Amino acid sequence: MITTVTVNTAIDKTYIVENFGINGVFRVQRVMAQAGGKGLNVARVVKALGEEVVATGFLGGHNGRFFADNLVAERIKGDFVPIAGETRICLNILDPAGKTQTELLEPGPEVSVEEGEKLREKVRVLARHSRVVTMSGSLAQGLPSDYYAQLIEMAHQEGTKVILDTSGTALLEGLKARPFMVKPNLQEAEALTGKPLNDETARWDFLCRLLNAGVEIAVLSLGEEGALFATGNNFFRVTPPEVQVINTVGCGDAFVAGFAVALARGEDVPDAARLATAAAAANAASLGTGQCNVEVVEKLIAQVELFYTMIK
Ligand SMILES: Nc1ncnc2c1ncn2[C@@H]1O[C@H](COP(=O)(O)OP(=O)(O)OP(=O)(O)O)[C@@H](O)[C@H]1O
Ligand SMILES: O=P(O)(O)OC[C@@]1(O)O[C@H](CO)[C@@H](O)[C@@H]1O
Repeated sequence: MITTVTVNTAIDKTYIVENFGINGVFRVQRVMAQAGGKGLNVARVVKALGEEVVATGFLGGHNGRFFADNLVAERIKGDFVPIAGETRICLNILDPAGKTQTELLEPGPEVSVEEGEKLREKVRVLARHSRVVTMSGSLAQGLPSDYYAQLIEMAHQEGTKVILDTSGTALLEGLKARPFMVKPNLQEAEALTGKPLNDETARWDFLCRLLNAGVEIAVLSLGEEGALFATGNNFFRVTPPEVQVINTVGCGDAFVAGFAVALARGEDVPDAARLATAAAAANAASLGTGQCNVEVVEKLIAQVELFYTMIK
């Protein structure tokens, strides 16, 4: 089983708006709303790839109820901690004419110390029955910056591997608990180091520093260019297949899901990288966030390329 933790859950709303811009009034051509937040997208893709998954995190208010109904409709198993605050809304505005994608992310509700404690306990129990736990996205307000580190330590006590996909201080603090894998994107990596990572040497150097910090698999995701993978004895670049891109929101989550599934199945790192990259490409080719079709993924895997490199 795989557990996905979404501390800052969201209703992900997608608006299709032709010729969207700023400083104007726009009519929305199409609206879609679904349960979201990074970890929920991971859960959706894990399920699509055929593995058993339980999604956890905080849920509250009217949006929380919509979210829970959505999970039932999608047949995703949820085991969430109810909170007093209101689950947030995240907006993704797609403009097919201008070929732009604009995201507006609410900060989310305030979570109390008691609510935080309840999720910690839930993660402990779920980790006990899981091969992999993924922890994704921003921290909810009110939680300490080392909250992910606390959850990771709890999962480690239960002998479970953790994939951490977050940014900023939450990532910096989370790294101290030595998650099995981290996957910052370029922007998140540059924010962490405080300098641009323009060339390949700087990027490998960044990944080596993550390995030295105790991470077993360090990944730098580079959008349509693919990703760099660093492990104790393997350094390789993965390039994704070319797809007709519709919506890239959630590609990172589909990537984490693919990797978690392969890890839970006992596959090696290169095969896990292939599944992760194919699942992410399938998401890019779909309108929904964190969406992928298993037949499409199977076709795309054959087109994923790996290039090994020597690091001194
Ligand atoms: N246009 C694309 N075509 C094919 N694959 C893509 C494309 N964009 C992203 N991917 C795949 O998704 C992976 C993750 O993308 P990215 O680096 O943008 O992550 P991210 O910023 O965490 O994504 P998000 O936050 O939107 O979920 C990439 O490593 C790549 O394999
Ligand atoms: O505010 P966070 O938690 O960092 O990101 C939230 C979010 O933008 O991430 C997903 C895409 O990865 C969206 O579904 C979701 O709304």
